[in-house]
Amino acid sequence: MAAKPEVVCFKQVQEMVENGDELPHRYIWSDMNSNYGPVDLNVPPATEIPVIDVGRLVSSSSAMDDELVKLRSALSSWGCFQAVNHGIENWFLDEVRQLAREFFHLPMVEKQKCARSGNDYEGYGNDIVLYENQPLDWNDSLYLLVSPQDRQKLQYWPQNPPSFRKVLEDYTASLGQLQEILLKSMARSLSIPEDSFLNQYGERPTMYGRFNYYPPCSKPDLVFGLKPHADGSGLTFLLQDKQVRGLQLMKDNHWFSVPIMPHALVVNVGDQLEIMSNGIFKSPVHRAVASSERERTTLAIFFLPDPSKDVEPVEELVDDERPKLFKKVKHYTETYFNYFQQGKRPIDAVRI
Ligand SMILES: O=C(O)CCC(=O)C(=O)O
Ligand SMILES: [Fe+2]
Repeated sequence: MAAKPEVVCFKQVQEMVENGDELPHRYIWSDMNSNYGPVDLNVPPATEIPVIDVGRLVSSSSAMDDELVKLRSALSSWGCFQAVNHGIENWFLDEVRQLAREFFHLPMVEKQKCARSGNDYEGYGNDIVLYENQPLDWNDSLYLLVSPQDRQKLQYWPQNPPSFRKVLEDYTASLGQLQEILLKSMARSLSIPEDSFLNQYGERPTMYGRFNYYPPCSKPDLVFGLKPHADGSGLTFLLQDKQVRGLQLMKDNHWFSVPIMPHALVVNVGDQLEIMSNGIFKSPVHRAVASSERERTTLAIFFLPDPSKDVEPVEELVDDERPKLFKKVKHYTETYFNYFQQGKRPIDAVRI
């Protein structure tokens, strides 16, 4: 099916809920749309998702070695962990959450000042419609490129709350430092030079933020808050809602719900790190479900290599026993969105 430009503009989900609209057909998920099974609100909790103590990763004791083993195992099984002792203060995480909530609670006309225009991916809105019959997700989002700073499109950045830009930039700067620690630790956990992954990010790596708002849904068993997908990033940091669960992750063909740890960050491997690690680290398929009663707000920060830079499996991770699994790629995410909206995995297109 060929991509076609967006022709229809859908109402924000939040607006439909406020108006008491019937659930539109376009949001109802049918099994035909997915290789990943139906909506299921009651999957078991992923109590085994590892919790990684970042402080131990930077200590120079035997605690570090233990934590590296745990990290490697987390990333090659779940592709995900909950990071604690990550250096970002609890009160600041709460401030970031508050910022997101405040934005989504502004009057619609105020939010529309940041509305996505045409086929631009950035800004406030809901799903870009690229395909006929593409089912829609039960969320509104605000998607922004945060760095490199000279590529920011400030016309999409909220003026309100007034602290928006500062808080988002401070938060992402802290995550940038955390990301560097983690990428080095991940390389060390595989006994390869610690810059092996970082080097592939190039001089001008990209970072995007996606604020997700999932309003309550009268029929949450018929919709996805966010359809099953894997991230096209290198690494993703998710700040979950403190009260309302919704994130589900697939492991060995079974779905699990990711527990809320209020001051932990959910870190997951994206496709580009799976490629760099020659498939040792897994980019997990995940999705979000809606709740019948409560709204849910999350913030995902995606770190990506410079799009014009080649990304490929690290040389030391390729040998006779483990041949190269992926082709060299660049501009990965430009192909990514199309696949996502068709429910396909872009990483399958770059497998050897
Ligand atoms: O909101 C969530 O729980 C998941 C968000 C997510 O997967 C994404 O924005 O890519
Ligand atoms: Fe995601």
